[in-house]
Amino acid sequence: MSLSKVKHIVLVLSGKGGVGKSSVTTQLALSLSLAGHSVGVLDVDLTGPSIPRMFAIEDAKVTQAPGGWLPITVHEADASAGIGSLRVMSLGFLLPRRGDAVVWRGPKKTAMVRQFLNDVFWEETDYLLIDTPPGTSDEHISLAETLLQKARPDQLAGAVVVTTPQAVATADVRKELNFCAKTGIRVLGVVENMCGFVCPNCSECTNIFMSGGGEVMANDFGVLFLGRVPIDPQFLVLIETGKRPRYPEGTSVNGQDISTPANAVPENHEIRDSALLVRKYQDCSLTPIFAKITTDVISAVRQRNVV
Ligand SMILES: Nc1ncnc2c1ncn2[C@@H]1O[C@H](COP(=O)(O)OP(=O)(O)OP(=O)(O)O)[C@@H](O)[C@H]1O
Ligand code: SF4
Repeated sequence: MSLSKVKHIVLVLSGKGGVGKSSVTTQLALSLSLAGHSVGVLDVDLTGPSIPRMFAIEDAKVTQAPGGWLPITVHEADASAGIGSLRVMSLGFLLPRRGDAVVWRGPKKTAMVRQFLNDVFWEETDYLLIDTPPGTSDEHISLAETLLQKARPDQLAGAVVVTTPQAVATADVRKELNFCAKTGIRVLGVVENMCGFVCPNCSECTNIFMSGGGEVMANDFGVLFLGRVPIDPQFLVLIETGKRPRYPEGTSVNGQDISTPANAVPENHEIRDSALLVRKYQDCSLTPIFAKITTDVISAVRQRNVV
């Protein structure tokens, strides 16, 4: 079975579109692989698969093998550098042209989600992150049903729920938390994205929206609050153009110093296939914030396995 070599499955969910679910998935995947774990990313956001663009692998084509579809390798493991492999599967790879929209009806989408869970051949994978479509739609319900049928109970680690601070977003995300409770999916924690704005002129972080909604919601549901991630325009530029961000000395976000060191990329993080990708993300202000969130997600997953 395609999931048999996967240790932990983590869903990334949000009740509302555009809150940064795919960005959070991408950053968690990079942080996990840089921490030495083998990582898979499965993009089942059929209405707008953005994961290939975020990993700069939009032109990749998946191949069919006896065990199923082979995911695209972003980079191989490099034991000497302490880096784990990173592989990605997305509907985006199967569309004839970049940016094509998927206008299928519910049953066809459901069939595709099932096929993705059944037929993608994942090698030994510590963490499989599943980027889901927003809301509690057909894809969601089908994904939850199929996972509960296909995955071993010890594999399904739980869900990371992404929200933005505004009350309207959290109202939608509350529905998502209720969906998890109904379908028996454990919530590993809540991330509040786009909380504050990092000014490109002086790198000061200002709260332009009301903040704290994600934490209040996490407390209400008795789940872990994983942290706040500000809006960084340089992160957007990085994702859209691949241009590396640089921050002046003294720049800090959420109390963390994120100024770009003179030699930003340590030698041992350079690996053949993904040197560029790893380099550009390592220089981003949000990377240390996501590294901390990743550590907390790992402990939440481990805690669950001990219990
Ligand atoms: N913290 C951030 N700082 C700057 N830009 C961000 C941040 N988080 C997300 N973005 C940008 O916002 C846009 C939407 O993010 P993303 O695609 O991750 O959201 P999503 O919730 O997955 O959306 P969808 O509902 O379409 O799947 C992207 O262009 C992304 O680069
Ligand atoms: S944060 Fe500072 S530099 Fe940025 S817009 Fe405001 S006053 Fe100007």
